[in-house]
Order: sequence, then structure tokens, then C-alpha cells
Amino acid sequence: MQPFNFQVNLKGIIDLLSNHLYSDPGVFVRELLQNGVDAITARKRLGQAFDGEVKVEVFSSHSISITDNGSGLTEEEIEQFLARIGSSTKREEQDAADDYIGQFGVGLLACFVVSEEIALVTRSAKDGQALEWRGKPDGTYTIKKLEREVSVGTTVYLKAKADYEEYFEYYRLSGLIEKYGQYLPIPILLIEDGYEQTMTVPTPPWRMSGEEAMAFVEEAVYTKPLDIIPLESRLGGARGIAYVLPYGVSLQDEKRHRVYLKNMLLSDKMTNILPPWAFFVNAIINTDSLRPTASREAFQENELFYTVRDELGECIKRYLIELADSNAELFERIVMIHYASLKTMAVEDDELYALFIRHFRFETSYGEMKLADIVREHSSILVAATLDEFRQVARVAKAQNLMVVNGGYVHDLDLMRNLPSVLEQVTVQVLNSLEFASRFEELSVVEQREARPFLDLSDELLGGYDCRSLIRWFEPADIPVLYNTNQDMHFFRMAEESEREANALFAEVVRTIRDDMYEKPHARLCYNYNNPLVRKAIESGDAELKKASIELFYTQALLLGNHVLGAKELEMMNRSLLRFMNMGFDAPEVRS
Ligand SMILES: Nc1ncnc2c1ncn2[C@@H]1O[C@H](COP(=O)(O)OP(=O)(O)OP(=O)(O)O)[C@@H](O)[C@H]1O
Repeated sequence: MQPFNFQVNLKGIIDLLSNHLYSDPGVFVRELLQNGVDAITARKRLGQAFDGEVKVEVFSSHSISITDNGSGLTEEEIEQFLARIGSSTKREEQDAADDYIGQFGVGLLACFVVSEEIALVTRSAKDGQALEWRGKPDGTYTIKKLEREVSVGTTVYLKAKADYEEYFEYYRLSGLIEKYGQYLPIPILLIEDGYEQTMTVPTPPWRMSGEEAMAFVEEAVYTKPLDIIPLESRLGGARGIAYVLPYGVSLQDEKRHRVYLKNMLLSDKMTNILPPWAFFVNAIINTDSLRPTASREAFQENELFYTVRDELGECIKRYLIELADSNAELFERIVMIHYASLKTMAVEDDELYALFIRHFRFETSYGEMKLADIVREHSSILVAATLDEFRQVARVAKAQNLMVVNGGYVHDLDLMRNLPSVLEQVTVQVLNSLEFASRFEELSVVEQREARPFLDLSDELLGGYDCRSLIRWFEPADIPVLYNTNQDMHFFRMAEESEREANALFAEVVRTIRDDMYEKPHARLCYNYNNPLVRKAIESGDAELKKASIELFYTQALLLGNHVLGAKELEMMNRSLLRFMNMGFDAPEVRS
């Protein structure tokens, strides 16, 4: 069967490509510079000796011209490549594809965003005929032979549409040329009223020495980076610098790496050219062989892209490993400022874990400490899995000479649990907060017998709150009770409260979530036999007073642990407080 060709509505396609492919109207400058540079490459490939150059000239009445002394186009080439959307010389010459920046055959259409017509005058390096081509966004074009003298190369003329005149003004054009083309290997000149300015700079950042790059970054971002990391990939031909930021950055902050393809800016806000853990650096990278998307604002995320990304990540890793040896002071500063990023790296990579772990700081029952100092004094370490559990035990733990590390912050639990893999003499145990109080000193048989009725009363009063009572001797003496729970009590209590106050439907929703996600929490209330008030409560013969003190010990412990008090617990606290106030006012010395 004879296959048919799709019918194309040319106007629709041109509109689609020119107005919707690119995010910024200014990209026409990039596309024209790129065509000029590619044409110069093409002429050099013909074996002709000349100094390549691209000139952008600004005229009054918002018109510009872009002239290159590249290959130019023959009439046949105009018909084949210029007048045919999607055709590109740069794809035809297969072996040369790597030399050119363009490849899709749509770049010129970006000019239709800002101009109603593209006029192009050209003389091919292959034959002598000067030609003029004029194209319109409705898909029509004309070709005319010119009799006048024209040098080899091409000039494109554009006149601004009413809404885009500012793009054709000197200051705006110079900003766009600098943004996209300042590192191109061919001189780009900007001319107005005979005044000529060279827009290209001789050395791009990825060819600078460490000191040059440092000064360059400092001038560009107004802050001195901590250091410059050279980046290079074997595959994909990537080369660049990563500068270490001198301030901490949040994991959520979007990265903005500046990426060039064959020296032409591709994007100044690329997020993923480095691995996600590398958020303590910003990078400027040039690559030769990654493939751009058609809009030329990102790379195609193919296998090569991820290989390059891994290789660049490896450069950062190697740098840190060497730095630890060569400049311990700077290494230490980087770790201090960027611990969040480096902790993520260490969790994922054994080699880096071994390198960093001693330098990381953790919150401990002795205050914030560097791991090297923690293990110097403690070979047995307890890690609290949540911040809540850490807070429950921190103060008491210190008084018992117990080293408890807060594993509640991102990665800290994993980092601590891994510790014996690099420090064999250290044992690390995850804290079981319910069992924590049983580490304290037991009472003698006599003391236990004496405290028994008090504990029984406590169990009786608090049994309805899933709380069991015990008694031990521990430091510090000024803490009467220690309240420990094995669950996220905040959530559970809040859920119970909401359920009580909500309408039937919502209460059911809360109950389902709560029962599905959380096992009912248990708690332990450990009285401190070392505390004088607890002793008085045990020894008191007044049953009412005993009861009120248990209720107050319990509710106070909840408050101190930042737990939400239920309605019944609030009532309990009020009742016992009022009772003590009354007793105070009724005391003989107050009455008199
Ligand atoms: N200044 C120029 N000198 C010589 N040939 C040119 C010039 N500008 C455009 N051309 C020709 O026109 C073709 C189409 O150009 P266009 O900018 O649309 O696409 P491209 O550069 O090939 O690819 P891309 O869409 O990736 O930019 C080119 O392949 C080239 O053959």
C-alpha cells in the first residue's frame, strides 16, 4: 500500500515552535550566535584559513544585524536547510556533528518571536553567488540573487516587533550576548554608531587556575567561596568548577548550577547536573557531548547524563578526602558549615562515612559534642531514636554518667548505629525509653517494702492512663519523677483529645488513623527515692495527701515533658493543686 505524508499546517507549526518552545524571547540572540559560530566551524572544516568573527550591529529604529564570516550558504543549501524546518546541515555531516552546537534545525525560528521577518544575505565559501533570503512566519519565503559585492559569510537582519523593541536596544543586547556567548571560542563584537566592544572573554571559568576561579566567583556572587573544586568527567567531556559556599544552605533550597554546552550557556539554573547531596556547592560546568533538549534549556536525561553526574560527584568526594589530609583546618570548617549535606553523603557512602564521622557534631546528654570527643570518653553509647525520647532522658542520663546521643535529627540515628563499623571498641545501643529507668539503682529490700503501698496506690490512680509506676534511686536528687513513654505520646494524646471534641464522623476518622498508625502507648513513671519530697510522700500517714501528691507528680511530669494533658488529667492537676493550696492556707502559721 502506498504510504501518505501527513499534511502540515505550516503557520501552526512555526507558531508552535517559535512561541512555545523557548521560555524567554531573548534566546534568539543565542540561536543567532550559535549559527554564526557553527558556520565558522563549517568553513574551517573546508580547509580555509581565516580569523573567524561574529559582529552584532545595533541600528536606530530597533533593527539589528548579525554577521559571521563563516561558510555561508549556496542556493541549494538555502532551499534544503534554511527553507525546510527541521533540516540541519549539522546533522547531515554525521562525523562533524560533535563540532557544531546546533543540530535540530529549528533555532532560527526563535527570531520570529521578536521579528516579523528574517532577512538573510549570504555568500557561500563554496561558490561566488551573493544571495538574499527573506522568510516570514506564515511559511513563505523569497530568494534573490544580489549583484553587489558581498564577503563570504552570512548576515541576518531583524527588525523588532512592537512589543519586543527593548530586546534590540544596546544595553539589553549586550546583556544577552554576555549571558549566552561570552565564553564562545570566537570573538563576538557588538557595534553601535561605529563604537565596537568585544563581548567574549579569553578564559572561561573552567579553564582558570584555582586562584583565578576564586577571584572570578567572588566578583560574580559578591562572596568569597571557601574553596574551588575542579570538576572533570572522562565521559561527556564535562569540565568545570564547583565553589564551596561559605554559608549553610537548606536541603530544600533549589540548586542553580550554571551549565554551558560547547561554551554556550544552556541554563543558569540547572538543578540536577550534580548529585543531590552536593548542595553545599554551586557549579559552573561546560560539556561537549551531552545532548540538549530541543529548547536547548536542559540536557536530555539519558544514561550518559547520569554517568557524567556521578563522575562529577566523584570529583567532589575525592577533593574532600584529599582536603582532610592537606588542609585539616579548612576541612573542619566545611564540615561545620555544611554538616547537613555531608551527613547525607556519609549515610550513603562508606568511605566518606569513615572520613567524616569523627568530625560530625551531635546533641548529647552532655551538650553538643564532636564525635571524636564523645568516643574519647565513652565506649558505650545510647542513641535515642526520637527527639522526644532524648528530651525525656537527657538530664537524668548525664547525672548517671550515661552518654545518650539524640538520634532524632535527620540521619543521626543511622550515623550512630553504623559507628562500630569504623570504631570496633565502641558499642552503640538504641535507647528503649521504657526500660531506661530500670538501669537505675534498685532499692534495698527494706526500702522496697516501705515504698510498696505508695507504688500500689500510684498504680491504682494511674492505671487508667496506661502508666505503670516504679521506684529507683537516681541522680539528680531534685527530679522527683521520670516519665518515659515508648510512643509518640504527643500525637496519641492529641488524637484522643480531638476525638473527644470532634463530631461523630471526624472522631471516627481520627480513631482510624490513630489505631492504624500507632500502637497504644505505654508509659512508666519512675519515682526518685533520692528526692526528699518523694520520701515524704512515701512516709506520710495522710492518705489524701499521698493521693494528691501522686496526681501532682504525674501531671507535672507530663507538663515538663511537653505532653498534651487530657481533660481528665487537667482536672486531676487542678484538684491536687487546690488541695495543696488549701492545706497551705490552713497551716497553723499561715492562719495566725
Ligand atoms: N549564519 C549561518 N551561516 C550558514 N548557515 C546557516 C546560518 N544560519 C543558519 N544556517 C543554516 O540553516 C540551518 C538551520 O538553522 P537553525 O538555526 O534553524 O538550526 P540548527 O542550527 O541547524 O539547529 P538548532 O535548531 O539545534 O539550532 C542550519 O543547519 C544551517 O545549515
